[in-house]
Amino acid sequence: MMSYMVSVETAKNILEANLIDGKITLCPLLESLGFVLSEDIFSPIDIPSFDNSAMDGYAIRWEQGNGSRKLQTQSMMRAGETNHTTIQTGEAIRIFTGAPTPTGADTIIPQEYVTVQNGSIHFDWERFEKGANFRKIGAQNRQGDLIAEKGTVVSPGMVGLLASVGISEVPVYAAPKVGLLLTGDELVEVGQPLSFGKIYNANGPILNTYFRDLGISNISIYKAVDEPERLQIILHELLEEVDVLVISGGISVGDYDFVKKGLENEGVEELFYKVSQKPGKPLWVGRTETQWVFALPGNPASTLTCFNQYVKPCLEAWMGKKNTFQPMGTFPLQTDFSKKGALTFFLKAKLENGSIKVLPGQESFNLIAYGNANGIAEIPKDLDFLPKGTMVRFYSW
Ligand SMILES: Nc1nc2c(c(=O)[nH]1)N[C@H]1C(S)=C(S)[C@@H](COP(=O)(O)OP(=O)(O)OC[C@H]3O[C@@H](n4cnc5c(N)ncnc54)[C@H](O)[C@@H]3O)O[C@H]1N2
Ligand code: MOO
Repeated sequence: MMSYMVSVETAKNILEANLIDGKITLCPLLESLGFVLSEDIFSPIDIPSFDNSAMDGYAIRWEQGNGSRKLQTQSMMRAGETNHTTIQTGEAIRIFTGAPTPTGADTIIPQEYVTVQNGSIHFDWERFEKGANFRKIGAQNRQGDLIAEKGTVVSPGMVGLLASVGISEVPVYAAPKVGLLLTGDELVEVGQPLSFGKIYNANGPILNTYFRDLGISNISIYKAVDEPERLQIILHELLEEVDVLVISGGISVGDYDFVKKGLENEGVEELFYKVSQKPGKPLWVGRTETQWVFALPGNPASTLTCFNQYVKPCLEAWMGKKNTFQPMGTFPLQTDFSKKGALTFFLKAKLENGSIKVLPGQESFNLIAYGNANGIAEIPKDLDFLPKGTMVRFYSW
């Protein structure tokens, strides 16, 4: 147990050493977007599963060589055609894109290159070669071929590939069930009138939407007033129920900050408390055998920064992603930046045209920059003046 303040680096190292792997599940194809494949995927079928035409036109046998071909009028091949037909040398069969090719055909001549006269087709032989516009069975992949590797994030393109081979359920790392506990007597929900001394609950919507953005939809939301007995009951219930518990507020040193004690009472092991950073210094992180608990400082910028820097990477790792603590990259600062004190600063920032604009309104209560920020810039703790152009780490949301 760490009872002293840790650096950002140490905090992240502790988390990386404690990562929890999520369970593996079979996910319906349409819900698999953004999840990580937990297994290699092998195609159950050949694709294409039958020889077919890439063009609207005429199927022929190349071996006949140059010359016209008699149009076989009793057959016509459309996409979805289930009858087999056969073509003889000297014949042509009308065919449309995606239709199965007649047995014996090997080349498709697109209709715009063909004239039909007296029941025969004519075309410029020199323009084509054997196999033109003919999609061979298995040209994309053979049955049993590896088509997608374990660890790949499912994209819309991947969904298309899996659908094309007929896979309706995808093996992925499951999202955790999360609990969200918002503490504070001062909170009022959006849509309600605001009386003196109260504030709108911003952290709830921040965290709720951030979970959803990560593909997590199983979210239990509780609110607790600053009253220890009631808080204890809620913590107990949530820890019975969820894989990951995220708490906003009540983790500082105030007389009404009961969260830390409550978590200790529940037997959650503290991994660290307080990080030498701004905002978000009083961050508390703990673990049980199978669960994460993050108690985020209540100021909205602290909540969002701590989520981005610590909670999100652990959730993504839970869901099978790799290197989740890595920044998006390092980019130059657009202007000089100076700070006092040996804390790492996480700044609301906008990455634009390859450089970082530090936005006004960096106090931890102030959300104005969130209208524009597309991520967070990290200012190392041991630097107090960074001239314009200094390369710093940038983390996108
Ligand atoms: N004597 C000290 N006081 C404080 C210290 C300290 O070191 N010594 N640390 C300060 C820092 S830094 C932070 S950050 C806050 C963290 O406090 P808590 O985690 O206990 O959070 P609360 O006191 O409950 O709230 C802090 C602030 O945030 C507002 N808040 C809370 N929940 C929400 C919400 N859901 N939506 C919007 N805003 C919320 C709350 O009204 C307070 O203004 O402690 C400092 N104090
Ligand atoms: O660390 Mo607190 O988050 O500065 O306001």
